[in-house]
Amino acid sequence: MTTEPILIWGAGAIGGTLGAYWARAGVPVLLVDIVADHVVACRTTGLAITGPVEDFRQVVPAVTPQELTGTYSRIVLAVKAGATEAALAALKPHLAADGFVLSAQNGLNEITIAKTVGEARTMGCFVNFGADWHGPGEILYGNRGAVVVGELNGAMSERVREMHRLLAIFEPDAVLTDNIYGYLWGKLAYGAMLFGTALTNDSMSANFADPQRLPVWLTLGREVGAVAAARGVTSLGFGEFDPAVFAPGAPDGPQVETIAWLADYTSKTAKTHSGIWRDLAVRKRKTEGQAQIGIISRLGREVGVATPALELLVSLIQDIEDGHRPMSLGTLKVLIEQCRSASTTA
Ligand SMILES: NC(=O)C1=CN([C@@H]2O[C@H](COP(=O)(O)OP(=O)(O)OC[C@H]3O[C@@H](n4cnc5c(N)ncnc54)[C@H](OP(=O)(O)O)[C@@H]3O)[C@@H](O)[C@H]2O)C=CC1
Ligand SMILES: CC(C)(CO)C(=O)C(=O)O
Repeated sequence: MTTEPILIWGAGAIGGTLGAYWARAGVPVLLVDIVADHVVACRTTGLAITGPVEDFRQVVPAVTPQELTGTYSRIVLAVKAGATEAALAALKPHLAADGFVLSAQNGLNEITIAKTVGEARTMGCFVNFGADWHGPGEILYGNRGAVVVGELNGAMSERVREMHRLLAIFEPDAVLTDNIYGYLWGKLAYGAMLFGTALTNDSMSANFADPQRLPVWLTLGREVGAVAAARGVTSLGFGEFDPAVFAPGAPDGPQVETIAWLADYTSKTAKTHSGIWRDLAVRKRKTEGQAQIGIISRLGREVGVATPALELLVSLIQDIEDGHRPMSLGTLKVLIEQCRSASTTA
Protein backbone atom coordinates (compact mmCIF):
# COMPACT_ATOMS: atom_id res chain seq x y z
CA MET A 1 0.00 0.00 0.00
CA THR A 2 1.24 3.52 -0.84
CA THR A 3 2.36 5.67 2.09
CA GLU A 4 1.55 8.88 0.22
CA PRO A 5 -1.26 10.58 2.15
CA ILE A 6 -4.68 11.18 0.68
CA LEU A 7 -5.09 14.95 0.64
CA ILE A 8 -8.50 16.05 1.90
CA TRP A 9 -9.09 19.61 0.71
CA GLY A 10 -11.74 21.10 3.00
CA ALA A 11 -11.75 19.42 6.41
CA GLY A 12 -15.21 20.45 7.63
CA ALA A 13 -18.21 18.21 8.23
CA ILE A 14 -17.63 15.85 5.28
CA GLY A 15 -13.86 16.04 4.77
CA GLY A 16 -13.13 16.01 8.51
CA THR A 17 -15.31 12.97 9.17
CA LEU A 18 -13.73 11.01 6.30
CA GLY A 19 -10.26 12.08 7.42
CA ALA A 20 -10.82 11.04 11.04
CA TYR A 21 -12.05 7.58 10.01
CA TRP A 22 -9.20 7.02 7.59
CA ALA A 23 -6.57 8.25 10.04
CA ARG A 24 -7.99 6.01 12.79
CA ALA A 25 -7.75 3.05 10.40
CA GLY A 26 -4.08 3.83 9.68
CA VAL A 27 -4.66 5.24 6.19
CA PRO A 28 -2.22 8.14 5.65
CA VAL A 29 -4.24 11.37 5.40
CA LEU A 30 -3.39 15.06 5.24
CA LEU A 31 -6.15 17.61 5.83
CA VAL A 32 -5.97 21.01 4.14
CA ASP A 33 -8.29 23.76 5.37
CA ILE A 34 -8.36 27.55 5.44
CA VAL A 35 -9.63 27.67 9.04
CA ALA A 36 -6.31 27.94 10.89
CA ASP A 37 -7.57 27.15 14.42
CA HIS A 38 -9.39 24.04 13.09
CA VAL A 39 -6.18 22.90 11.40
CA VAL A 40 -4.23 23.36 14.64
CA ALA A 41 -6.86 21.47 16.67
CA CYS A 42 -6.92 18.53 14.21
CA ARG A 43 -3.15 18.03 14.33
CA THR A 44 -2.62 18.66 18.05
CA THR A 45 -5.51 17.81 20.39
CA GLY A 46 -7.32 15.93 17.63
CA LEU A 47 -10.60 15.94 15.79
CA ALA A 48 -13.56 14.90 17.95
CA ILE A 49 -16.25 12.95 16.11
CA THR A 50 -19.41 12.88 18.21
CA GLY A 51 -22.99 11.74 17.80
CA PRO A 52 -25.11 8.61 17.60
CA VAL A 53 -22.90 6.73 15.14
CA GLU A 54 -19.64 6.80 17.11
CA ASP A 55 -17.71 8.99 19.55
CA PHE A 56 -13.94 9.20 19.22
CA ARG A 57 -11.10 11.68 19.02
CA GLN A 58 -8.37 11.29 16.42
CA VAL A 59 -5.27 13.34 15.77
CA VAL A 60 -5.07 13.95 12.01
CA PRO A 61 -2.17 15.67 10.24
CA ALA A 62 -3.44 18.99 8.92
CA VAL A 63 -2.13 22.13 7.23
CA THR A 64 -3.42 25.37 5.79
CA PRO A 65 -3.06 25.78 1.99
CA GLN A 66 -0.11 28.15 2.63
CA GLU A 67 1.74 25.46 4.63
CA LEU A 68 1.24 22.72 2.03
CA THR A 69 4.19 21.46 -0.03
CA GLY A 70 4.57 18.66 -2.56
CA THR A 71 2.32 16.91 -5.05
CA TYR A 72 -0.30 14.24 -4.36
CA SER A 73 -2.00 11.55 -6.43
CA ARG A 74 -5.33 11.47 -4.58
CA ILE A 75 -7.12 14.66 -3.54
CA VAL A 76 -10.59 14.50 -2.00
CA LEU A 77 -12.33 17.85 -2.48
CA ALA A 78 -14.86 18.58 0.29
CA VAL A 79 -15.41 22.33 0.27
CA LYS A 80 -18.86 23.86 -0.30
CA ALA A 81 -19.67 24.10 -4.02
CA GLY A 82 -19.28 27.89 -4.01
CA ALA A 83 -15.64 27.47 -2.95
CA THR A 84 -14.81 24.83 -5.57
CA GLU A 85 -13.14 27.17 -8.08
CA ALA A 86 -10.96 28.89 -5.46
CA ALA A 87 -9.99 25.53 -3.95
CA LEU A 88 -9.13 24.10 -7.38
CA ALA A 89 -6.88 27.06 -8.18
CA ALA A 90 -5.00 26.46 -4.94
CA LEU A 91 -4.82 22.68 -5.19
CA LYS A 92 -3.91 22.34 -8.89
CA PRO A 93 -0.16 22.87 -8.37
CA HIS A 94 -0.27 20.07 -5.77
CA LEU A 95 -2.03 17.52 -8.01
CA ALA A 96 0.31 14.93 -9.53
CA ALA A 97 0.28 14.65 -13.33
CA ASP A 98 -1.24 11.15 -13.06
CA GLY A 99 -3.34 11.96 -9.99
CA PHE A 100 -7.05 12.76 -9.57
CA VAL A 101 -9.49 14.91 -7.63
CA LEU A 102 -12.50 13.13 -6.12
CA SER A 103 -15.44 15.41 -5.32
CA ALA A 104 -17.09 14.53 -1.98
CA GLN A 105 -19.62 17.34 -2.43
CA ASN A 106 -23.22 18.09 -3.36
CA GLY A 107 -23.94 19.38 -6.85
CA LEU A 108 -22.25 18.85 -10.19
CA ASN A 109 -18.78 20.00 -9.13
CA GLU A 110 -17.27 17.27 -11.27
CA ILE A 111 -18.01 19.45 -14.34
CA THR A 112 -15.94 22.34 -12.93
CA ILE A 113 -13.21 20.02 -11.67
CA ALA A 114 -12.92 18.29 -15.06
CA LYS A 115 -12.67 21.69 -16.81
CA THR A 116 -9.86 22.74 -14.47
CA VAL A 117 -7.73 19.62 -14.08
CA GLY A 118 -9.01 17.48 -16.98
CA GLU A 119 -11.66 14.75 -17.14
CA ALA A 120 -9.06 12.01 -16.75
CA ARG A 121 -7.98 13.56 -13.44
CA THR A 122 -11.54 13.77 -12.05
CA MET A 123 -13.46 11.12 -10.10
CA GLY A 124 -17.10 11.34 -9.06
CA CYS A 125 -18.57 10.65 -5.66
CA PHE A 126 -22.01 10.95 -4.01
CA VAL A 127 -22.13 11.42 -0.24
CA ASN A 128 -25.34 11.48 1.75
CA PHE A 129 -24.23 10.96 5.34
CA GLY A 130 -25.11 13.81 7.68
CA ALA A 131 -22.50 15.82 9.56
CA ASP A 132 -22.05 19.32 11.00
CA TRP A 133 -18.87 21.26 11.80
CA HIS A 134 -19.44 22.61 15.32
CA GLY A 135 -16.14 24.38 15.88
CA PRO A 136 -12.36 23.87 15.70
CA GLY A 137 -11.71 20.13 16.05
CA GLU A 138 -15.41 19.29 16.60
CA ILE A 139 -17.70 17.50 14.17
CA LEU A 140 -21.12 15.96 14.77
CA TYR A 141 -21.54 12.79 12.70
CA GLY A 142 -25.35 12.76 12.69
CA ASN A 143 -26.18 9.69 10.62
CA ARG A 144 -24.70 7.14 8.27
CA GLY A 145 -25.77 7.58 4.66
CA ALA A 146 -25.04 6.56 1.11
CA VAL A 147 -21.48 6.83 -0.19
CA VAL A 148 -21.03 6.04 -3.88
CA VAL A 149 -17.93 6.39 -6.06
CA GLY A 150 -17.43 6.10 -9.79
CA GLU A 151 -15.34 7.22 -12.73
CA LEU A 152 -17.04 9.91 -14.86
CA ASN A 153 -16.91 7.58 -17.89
CA GLY A 154 -18.15 4.60 -15.88
CA ALA A 155 -14.89 2.66 -16.18
CA MET A 156 -14.07 0.14 -13.46
CA SER A 157 -10.46 1.32 -13.22
CA GLU A 158 -7.93 0.14 -10.67
CA ARG A 159 -7.91 3.57 -9.02
CA VAL A 160 -11.71 3.72 -8.58
CA ARG A 161 -11.70 0.22 -7.09
CA GLU A 162 -9.03 1.40 -4.66
CA MET A 163 -11.06 4.49 -3.67
CA HIS A 164 -14.11 2.26 -3.18
CA ARG A 165 -12.08 0.03 -0.88
CA LEU A 166 -10.91 3.08 1.08
CA LEU A 167 -14.41 4.60 1.31
CA ALA A 168 -15.70 1.27 2.62
CA ILE A 169 -13.42 1.73 5.65
CA PHE A 170 -15.62 4.70 6.51
CA GLU A 171 -18.97 3.42 5.20
CA PRO A 172 -19.10 -0.38 4.90
CA ASP A 173 -22.06 -0.13 2.48
CA ALA A 174 -20.17 2.15 0.06
CA VAL A 175 -21.14 1.47 -3.56
CA LEU A 176 -18.96 1.38 -6.69
CA THR A 177 -20.99 2.54 -9.70
CA ASP A 178 -20.69 2.91 -13.46
CA ASN A 179 -23.33 5.71 -13.35
CA ILE A 180 -22.04 8.34 -10.93
CA TYR A 181 -23.89 11.16 -12.70
CA GLY A 182 -27.11 9.20 -12.13
CA TYR A 183 -26.49 9.35 -8.38
CA LEU A 184 -25.47 13.03 -8.50
CA TRP A 185 -28.70 13.94 -10.32
CA GLY A 186 -30.70 11.83 -7.88
CA LYS A 187 -29.15 13.81 -5.04
CA LEU A 188 -29.95 17.05 -6.88
CA ALA A 189 -33.64 16.15 -6.73
CA TYR A 190 -33.37 15.53 -2.98
CA GLY A 191 -30.99 18.49 -2.60
CA ALA A 192 -33.48 20.90 -4.23
CA MET A 193 -36.05 19.77 -1.66
CA LEU A 194 -33.52 20.33 1.13
CA PHE A 195 -33.06 23.91 -0.09
CA GLY A 196 -36.85 24.26 0.13
CA THR A 197 -36.85 23.02 3.74
CA ALA A 198 -34.24 25.70 4.57
CA LEU A 199 -36.68 28.50 3.73
CA THR A 200 -38.10 27.87 7.22
CA ASN A 201 -36.59 27.11 10.60
CA ASP A 202 -38.43 23.80 10.83
CA SER A 203 -36.51 20.54 10.78
CA MET A 204 -36.17 18.61 7.51
CA SER A 205 -38.57 16.01 8.88
CA ALA A 206 -41.24 18.54 9.97
CA ASN A 207 -41.10 20.08 6.51
CA PHE A 208 -41.52 16.77 4.70
CA ALA A 209 -44.34 15.69 7.05
CA ASP A 210 -46.51 18.79 6.48
CA PRO A 211 -49.17 18.09 3.80
CA GLN A 212 -49.53 21.77 2.81
CA ARG A 213 -45.85 21.77 1.73
CA LEU A 214 -46.16 18.64 -0.44
CA PRO A 215 -46.69 20.53 -3.75
CA VAL A 216 -43.24 22.08 -3.30
CA TRP A 217 -41.37 18.79 -2.92
CA LEU A 218 -43.29 17.22 -5.83
CA THR A 219 -42.72 20.19 -8.16
CA LEU A 220 -39.02 20.50 -7.34
CA GLY A 221 -38.54 16.75 -7.77
CA ARG A 222 -40.33 16.82 -11.12
CA GLU A 223 -38.38 19.82 -12.45
CA VAL A 224 -35.04 18.17 -11.62
CA GLY A 225 -36.36 14.90 -13.06
CA ALA A 226 -37.37 16.65 -16.31
CA VAL A 227 -33.94 18.23 -16.78
CA ALA A 228 -32.15 14.97 -15.96
CA ALA A 229 -34.32 13.02 -18.42
CA ALA A 230 -33.88 15.62 -21.19
CA ARG A 231 -30.12 15.35 -20.70
CA GLY A 232 -30.27 11.56 -20.99
CA VAL A 233 -29.45 10.87 -17.33
CA THR A 234 -30.91 7.83 -15.55
CA SER A 235 -31.15 9.16 -12.00
CA LEU A 236 -30.43 6.84 -9.09
CA GLY A 237 -31.29 7.22 -5.41
CA PHE A 238 -30.67 5.91 -1.92
CA GLY A 239 -32.79 4.03 0.58
CA GLU A 240 -36.39 4.33 -0.60
CA PHE A 241 -35.71 7.63 -2.36
CA ASP A 242 -36.03 6.63 -6.01
CA PRO A 243 -35.78 9.72 -8.24
CA ALA A 244 -37.40 7.73 -11.07
CA VAL A 245 -40.79 8.57 -9.48
CA PHE A 246 -40.17 12.21 -10.48
CA ALA A 247 -39.26 11.41 -14.10
CA PRO A 248 -41.54 12.76 -16.87
CA GLY A 249 -44.50 10.45 -17.41
CA ALA A 250 -44.05 8.57 -14.12
CA PRO A 251 -47.42 7.53 -12.68
CA ASP A 252 -48.96 9.61 -9.87
CA GLY A 253 -48.87 8.16 -6.36
CA PRO A 254 -45.40 6.84 -5.49
CA GLN A 255 -44.06 10.44 -5.20
CA VAL A 256 -46.22 10.98 -2.12
CA GLU A 257 -44.90 7.77 -0.54
CA THR A 258 -41.37 8.91 -1.32
CA ILE A 259 -41.91 12.18 0.57
CA ALA A 260 -43.47 10.28 3.49
CA TRP A 261 -40.35 8.10 3.54
CA LEU A 262 -38.15 11.24 3.54
CA ALA A 263 -40.10 12.55 6.56
CA ASP A 264 -39.31 9.32 8.39
CA TYR A 265 -35.70 9.04 7.16
CA THR A 266 -34.83 12.61 8.18
CA SER A 267 -36.43 12.10 11.61
CA LYS A 268 -33.73 9.55 12.48
CA THR A 269 -30.67 11.79 12.39
CA ALA A 270 -28.97 13.91 15.02
CA LYS A 271 -28.49 16.42 12.18
CA THR A 272 -32.05 17.70 12.18
CA HIS A 273 -31.55 20.48 9.63
CA SER A 274 -29.78 20.57 6.28
CA GLY A 275 -26.38 22.09 5.65
CA ILE A 276 -28.19 24.84 3.75
CA TRP A 277 -30.23 25.75 6.83
CA ARG A 278 -27.02 25.73 8.86
CA ASP A 279 -25.31 28.12 6.44
CA LEU A 280 -28.27 30.53 6.67
CA ALA A 281 -29.29 30.23 10.32
CA VAL A 282 -26.05 29.40 12.15
CA ARG A 283 -23.09 30.32 9.97
CA LYS A 284 -24.90 33.37 8.49
CA ARG A 285 -23.24 32.94 5.13
CA LYS A 286 -24.07 32.33 1.50
CA THR A 287 -25.35 28.88 0.61
CA GLU A 288 -24.56 26.66 -2.36
CA GLY A 289 -27.84 27.85 -3.98
CA GLN A 290 -26.40 29.19 -7.22
CA ALA A 291 -23.69 26.55 -7.56
CA GLN A 292 -25.89 23.58 -6.72
CA ILE A 293 -29.43 24.55 -7.81
CA GLY A 294 -28.91 27.46 -10.24
CA ILE A 295 -26.90 25.12 -12.48
CA ILE A 296 -29.94 22.83 -12.92
CA SER A 297 -31.92 25.70 -14.46
CA ARG A 298 -28.99 26.61 -16.73
CA LEU A 299 -28.64 22.99 -17.88
CA GLY A 300 -32.44 22.85 -18.32
CA ARG A 301 -32.44 25.92 -20.58
CA GLU A 302 -29.82 24.22 -22.80
CA VAL A 303 -32.30 21.41 -23.52
CA GLY A 304 -35.48 23.51 -23.56
CA VAL A 305 -36.78 22.53 -20.10
CA ALA A 306 -38.18 25.36 -17.96
CA THR A 307 -37.64 25.22 -14.19
CA PRO A 308 -39.73 28.05 -12.67
CA ALA A 309 -39.93 26.54 -9.17
CA LEU A 310 -36.16 25.98 -9.00
CA GLU A 311 -35.59 29.55 -10.18
CA LEU A 312 -37.95 30.95 -7.56
CA LEU A 313 -36.29 28.77 -4.91
CA VAL A 314 -32.84 30.14 -5.74
CA SER A 315 -34.12 33.72 -5.61
CA LEU A 316 -35.86 33.15 -2.24
CA ILE A 317 -32.68 31.65 -0.81
CA GLN A 318 -30.76 34.63 -2.14
CA ASP A 319 -33.28 37.00 -0.53
CA ILE A 320 -32.64 35.30 2.83
CA GLU A 321 -28.85 35.48 2.28
CA ASP A 322 -29.17 39.21 1.55
CA GLY A 323 -31.41 39.84 4.57
CA HIS A 324 -34.42 40.73 2.40
CA ARG A 325 -36.66 37.92 3.69
CA PRO A 326 -36.86 35.95 6.95
CA MET A 327 -36.57 32.18 7.23
CA SER A 328 -40.24 31.50 7.80
CA LEU A 329 -43.32 29.67 6.65
CA GLY A 330 -44.32 32.94 4.97
CA THR A 331 -41.26 32.73 2.72
CA LEU A 332 -41.92 29.06 1.93
CA LYS A 333 -45.55 29.97 1.18
CA VAL A 334 -44.41 32.06 -1.80
CA LEU A 335 -43.06 28.83 -3.30
CA ILE A 336 -46.05 26.76 -2.15
CA GLU A 337 -48.41 29.15 -3.98
CA GLN A 338 -46.43 28.99 -7.22
CA CYS A 339 -46.17 25.18 -7.08
CA ARG A 340 -49.90 24.82 -6.26
CA SER A 341 -50.96 27.00 -9.18
CA ALA A 342 -48.51 25.20 -11.51
CA SER A 343 -50.05 21.85 -10.59
CA THR A 344 -53.65 23.11 -11.08
CA THR A 345 -52.85 24.62 -14.50
CA ALA A 346 -50.81 21.58 -15.65
N1 LIG B 1 -22.57 18.29 5.89
C1 LIG B 1 -23.31 17.32 5.36
O1 LIG B 1 -24.01 16.59 6.07
C2 LIG B 1 -23.28 17.05 3.91
C3 LIG B 1 -22.58 17.87 3.05
N2 LIG B 1 -22.51 17.55 1.72
C4 LIG B 1 -21.75 18.40 0.81
O2 LIG B 1 -20.36 18.25 1.08
C5 LIG B 1 -19.65 19.45 0.72
C6 LIG B 1 -18.87 19.93 1.93
O3 LIG B 1 -19.81 20.33 2.92
P1 LIG B 1 -19.49 20.43 4.47
O4 LIG B 1 -18.41 19.48 4.82
O5 LIG B 1 -20.78 20.35 5.15
O6 LIG B 1 -18.92 21.92 4.56
P2 LIG B 1 -18.10 22.60 5.74
O7 LIG B 1 -18.29 24.07 5.62
O8 LIG B 1 -18.43 21.93 7.04
O9 LIG B 1 -16.59 22.21 5.41
C7 LIG B 1 -15.86 22.81 4.35
C8 LIG B 1 -14.52 23.28 4.90
O10 LIG B 1 -13.71 23.72 3.82
C9 LIG B 1 -13.16 25.00 4.18
N3 LIG B 1 -12.79 25.73 2.95
C10 LIG B 1 -13.52 26.65 2.26
N4 LIG B 1 -12.82 27.08 1.19
C11 LIG B 1 -11.64 26.42 1.21
C12 LIG B 1 -10.50 26.42 0.36
N5 LIG B 1 -10.44 27.21 -0.72
N6 LIG B 1 -9.46 25.62 0.67
C13 LIG B 1 -9.52 24.81 1.76
N7 LIG B 1 -10.57 24.77 2.61
C14 LIG B 1 -11.62 25.54 2.33
C15 LIG B 1 -14.28 25.64 4.96
O11 LIG B 1 -13.88 26.82 5.63
P3 LIG B 1 -14.99 27.97 5.84
O12 LIG B 1 -16.06 27.38 6.71
O13 LIG B 1 -14.23 29.10 6.49
O14 LIG B 1 -15.51 28.32 4.48
C16 LIG B 1 -14.67 24.47 5.86
O15 LIG B 1 -13.80 24.34 6.96
C17 LIG B 1 -20.74 20.44 0.26
O16 LIG B 1 -20.87 20.39 -1.14
C18 LIG B 1 -22.02 19.89 0.92
O17 LIG B 1 -23.22 20.25 0.25
C19 LIG B 1 -23.06 16.41 1.22
C20 LIG B 1 -23.76 15.57 2.02
C21 LIG B 1 -23.96 15.84 3.43
C1 LIG C 1 -29.20 16.57 4.69
C2 LIG C 1 -27.92 16.07 4.07
C3 LIG C 1 -26.96 15.69 5.15
C4 LIG C 1 -28.21 14.82 3.23
O1 LIG C 1 -28.70 13.75 4.01
C5 LIG C 1 -27.31 17.08 3.17
O2 LIG C 1 -26.94 16.78 2.08
C6 LIG C 1 -27.14 18.48 3.59
O3 LIG C 1 -27.17 18.79 4.78
O4 LIG C 1 -26.93 19.32 2.70
